[in-house]
Amino acid sequence: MSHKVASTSPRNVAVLVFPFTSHPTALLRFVRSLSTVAPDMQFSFFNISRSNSSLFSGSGNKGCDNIKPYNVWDGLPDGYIPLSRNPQREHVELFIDNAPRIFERAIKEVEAETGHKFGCLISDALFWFAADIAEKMHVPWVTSWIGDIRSLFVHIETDIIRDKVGAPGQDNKTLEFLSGFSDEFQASDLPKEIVFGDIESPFARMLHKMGQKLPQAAAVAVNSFETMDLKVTEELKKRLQKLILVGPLHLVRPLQSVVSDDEDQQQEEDVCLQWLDDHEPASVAYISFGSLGALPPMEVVALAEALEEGGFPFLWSFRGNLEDFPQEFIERTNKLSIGKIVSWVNQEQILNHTSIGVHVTHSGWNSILESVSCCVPMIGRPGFADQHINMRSVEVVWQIGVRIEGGVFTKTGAVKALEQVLFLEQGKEMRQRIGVLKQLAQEAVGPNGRSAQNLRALVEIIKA
Ligand SMILES: O=c1ccn([C@@H]2O[C@H](COP(=O)(O)OP(=O)(O)O[C@H]3O[C@H](CO)[C@@H](O)[C@H](O)[C@H]3O)[C@@H](O)[C@H]2O)c(=O)[nH]1
Repeated sequence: MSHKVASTSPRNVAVLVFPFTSHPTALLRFVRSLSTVAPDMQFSFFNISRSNSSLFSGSGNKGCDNIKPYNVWDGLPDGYIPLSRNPQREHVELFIDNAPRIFERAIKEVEAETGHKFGCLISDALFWFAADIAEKMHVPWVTSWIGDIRSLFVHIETDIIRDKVGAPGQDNKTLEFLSGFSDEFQASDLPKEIVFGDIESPFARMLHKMGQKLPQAAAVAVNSFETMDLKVTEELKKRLQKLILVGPLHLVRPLQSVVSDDEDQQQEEDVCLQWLDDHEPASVAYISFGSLGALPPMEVVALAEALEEGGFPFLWSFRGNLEDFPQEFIERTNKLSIGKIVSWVNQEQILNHTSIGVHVTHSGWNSILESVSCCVPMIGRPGFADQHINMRSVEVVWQIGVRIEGGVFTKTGAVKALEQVLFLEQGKEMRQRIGVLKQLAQEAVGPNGRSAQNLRALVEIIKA
């Protein structure tokens, strides 16, 4: 590698990616939005190679020549063999352990190679250590939190929460001691890393540190919009140097072209859309549990039986074991044209189809935002992380969905929820409320909208 004399440029930005689940996609979406506002800036996207190849293959980065992917070490030693029964978690923990060194080294190498010093560091908010790297580099640290502001707020307030509800058996304790939270929020809605789980795990420690460090960031960008949750936005602003809501980002700049590069995938999508064309407006249940997305086998059976017994048309984006379905369920429902099971769809495109009447979801933040922008009420079956708190907001703050009774799918619980959203007055009211939010979301990203203004203000902070 050649070593040139480096000069600092505020237009050169290093982006540090948390390379698991939907984080890389979300961060790239954020950077793409910035690059649209500031085409004169250069973004170096530091990410592991497997994730970079899937993000930047085909037309994934079309029109964004100013974002350049750089591969970093994935944290796994040569010849590594997983030791536990959860290799994914093991990988995340090894990566977290090595991340500060991985990124510092990669940044130095790129600076030496290009002869340009970076003028700003953007990182996934999880990377609290980026504050220290930025300080050493004498550049501003800007972070991106890819979830909702309420889930961010509870990480900032972790010490207070631990103090108030730390003892075991306090799951039902209400959270109104947190500004902006009503007594409808309970301790059981919190991510388990905050109080009731293994709070010493590497991931839990990273989240705790993140909450302590974020107030040092020059700006914390969040994929939401100010009118979505005014009270918590105001509270969070008091705790951070600069809270900047820039979303919903999928409305600012779609990540991929609507037409997929993968021909088989595109063919499957077309078949799905044609199938949806044959259904009544607002009649089909779209079912998906995010990018990881599998349900326990008993719940797959319960939900499948509910769909079949109630005759609810459904499109299920399913990434589990097909053998979990009741015997011949797939053949029967397919033959009667009641249901379709696919491995992956373009979710935004599906949710936008007029025949979709409900989104059965794990309550991941991107899925909620996409449901809002497509005006589709939700049935939530949250699993982990921020999903419980997101779903509580869906239920009690925005009132645009219901949580599945008892927190897990049973046949009767699923039939009840599907009838409620698809056929009853409550469902109609949810659709009306979600329509108002959709309008607010569109206004926010419009040319004079608050999120659009915020994005432009953020570019100024980065260039300063
Ligand atoms: O068939 C599918 C299924 C999913 N998606 C997309 O995948 C994304 C899923 O994102 P999200 O709903 O946020 O779920 P996860 O991928 O599970 O996201 C992780 O990250 C989120 C943001 O921090 C958290 O809210 C979640 O709890 C966490 O699991 C969305 O954009 C969907 O459009 C598709 O395009 N096709």
